[in-house]
Amino acid sequence: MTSPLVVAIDGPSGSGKSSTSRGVAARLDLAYLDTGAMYRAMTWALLQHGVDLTDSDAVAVAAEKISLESGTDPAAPTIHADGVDVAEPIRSDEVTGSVSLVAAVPRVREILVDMQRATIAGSHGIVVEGRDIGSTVAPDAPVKIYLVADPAARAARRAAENGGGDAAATEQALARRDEIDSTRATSPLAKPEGAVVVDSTHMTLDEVIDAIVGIVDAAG
Ligand SMILES: Nc1ncnc2c1ncn2[C@@H]1O[C@H](COP(=O)(O)OP(=O)(O)OP(=O)(O)O)[C@@H](O)[C@H]1O
Ligand SMILES: Nc1ccn([C@H]2C[C@H](O)[C@@H](COP(=O)(O)O)O2)c(=O)n1
Repeated sequence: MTSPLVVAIDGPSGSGKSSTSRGVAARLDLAYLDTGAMYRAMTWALLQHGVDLTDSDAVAVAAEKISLESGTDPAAPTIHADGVDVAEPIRSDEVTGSVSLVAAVPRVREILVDMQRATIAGSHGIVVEGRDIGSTVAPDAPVKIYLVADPAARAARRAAENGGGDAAATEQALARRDEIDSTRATSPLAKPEGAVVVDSTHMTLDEVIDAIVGIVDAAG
């Protein structure tokens, strides 16, 4: 039996991983997994339980009891925590501001990496996006992409998405999250070995999707 095709897409916050991954998955008829949504959903559930997120031992204990479910249709991905649809609340400022704390707890990462590997193994082929997919979750993935874009471009895109807010403040917030994500002890954000760097700064979303589909096709 052949193993499912795995396309691993990693990169910093706001580089376009979700939009690009969904587009690539739709074009190639693959499933899609947003692992950032899983870290966010875990953070949302811990906040609901009143867990002190600065207490990593308490976070590790509470995380064991939280159930997460990811729907992997790229046209309509879903995320549930403890049976609740959390697609909207996981994008709140409270969750966005706290998720890096939770993502830095090694036991949380073990739990979520196990879930991610189970989803990959149960798929017919999948695009998985996050920060540690090509390095830790699926180091044997035949296609690894490290998607980047200039901080100013990322901030401008994010601000536009949020209705034209303060781009400078958005850029600062992205930089803070990148700093935490790339300096944590466990599975820090970094270009995975063997990954192809795609810089989307001057590319449209369709051009990025075309480029990655081309890389997948070339990998055979
Ligand atoms: N190549 C592109 N050109 C223009 N806009 C883009 C491009 N790629 C993504 N975008 C837009 O940039 C914003 C951020 O993209 P997206 O949410 O896919 O990034 P992300 O890397 O998944 O972010 P995060 O890490 O915060 O989850 C979205 O509004 C998206 O539509
Ligand atoms: N594989 C992953 C995915 C995400 N994270 C962390 C880092 C981010 O700050 C946070 C939310 O991710 P986003 O929705 O912005 O992509 O989750 C991680 O550590 N590992």
